[in-house]
Amino acid sequence: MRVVVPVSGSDPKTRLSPVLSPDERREFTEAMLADVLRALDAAGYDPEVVSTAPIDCDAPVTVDDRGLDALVNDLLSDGPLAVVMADVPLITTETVERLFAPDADVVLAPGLGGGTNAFVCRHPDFRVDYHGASIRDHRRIAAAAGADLAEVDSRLLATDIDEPADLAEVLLHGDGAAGEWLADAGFELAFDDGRVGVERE
Ligand SMILES: Nc1nc2c(ncn2[C@@H]2O[C@H](COP(=O)(O)OP(=O)(O)OP(=O)(O)O)[C@@H](O)[C@H]2O)c(=O)[nH]1
Ligand SMILES: C[C@H](OP(=O)(O)O)C(=O)O
Repeated sequence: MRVVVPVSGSDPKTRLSPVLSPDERREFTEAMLADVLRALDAAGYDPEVVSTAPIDCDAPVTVDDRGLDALVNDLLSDGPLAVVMADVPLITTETVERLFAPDADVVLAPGLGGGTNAFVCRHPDFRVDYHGASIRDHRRIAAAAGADLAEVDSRLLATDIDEPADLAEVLLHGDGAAGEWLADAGFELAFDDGRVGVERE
């Protein structure tokens, strides 16, 4: 099965702008991507990257400036496809195995906050509609296509790094390139009342 990791390469992770400069957002995106590619590779898959701009990584890269829906729906029209987002650096080999394990037409991995962090599709009529609460849209689209649906309940795969507070999850649980990049950039855990956050030296 074709396994694609889409990446916003030109101006990625704009929601991290309050804590990272544009160059840092690109570097951090490459670090998260390295963690995702390493897990897919270790699970025995050969991921391809489709990025809106050239990006440094250990996988074949196609540069394609289409938005996510146009890109992924075009890939879906070619046959079975798995998509794993580039911003889930906590993903592990075991999580990847869980994503591919169900024998369902469509397997969805929900993200925190309503997104869809990964899917596996073996049905000709499933299509994507990202942004908003896309997990709800994808359940609906799969049902309308008559596809059997399975979902992966994984905290590691659900943790997409979108906002500054999410960086704490990488420092707490990541043992790869993204956590290392944050530590090198001077980020550390900040203990206050409530949830642990991050601060920068
Ligand atoms: N190829 C491609 N990948 C995209 C595009 N938009 C987002 N992505 C990737 O899809 C995943 C989820 O996207 P978002 O969480 O919105 O990431 P983002 O666009 O970098 O972040 P924000 O600017 O903060 O919304 C990430 O892996 C992005 O790199 C796009 O237009 N084309
Ligand atoms: C692409 C989008 O990502 P989010 O903005 O939810 O992280 C989604 O999963 O629908």
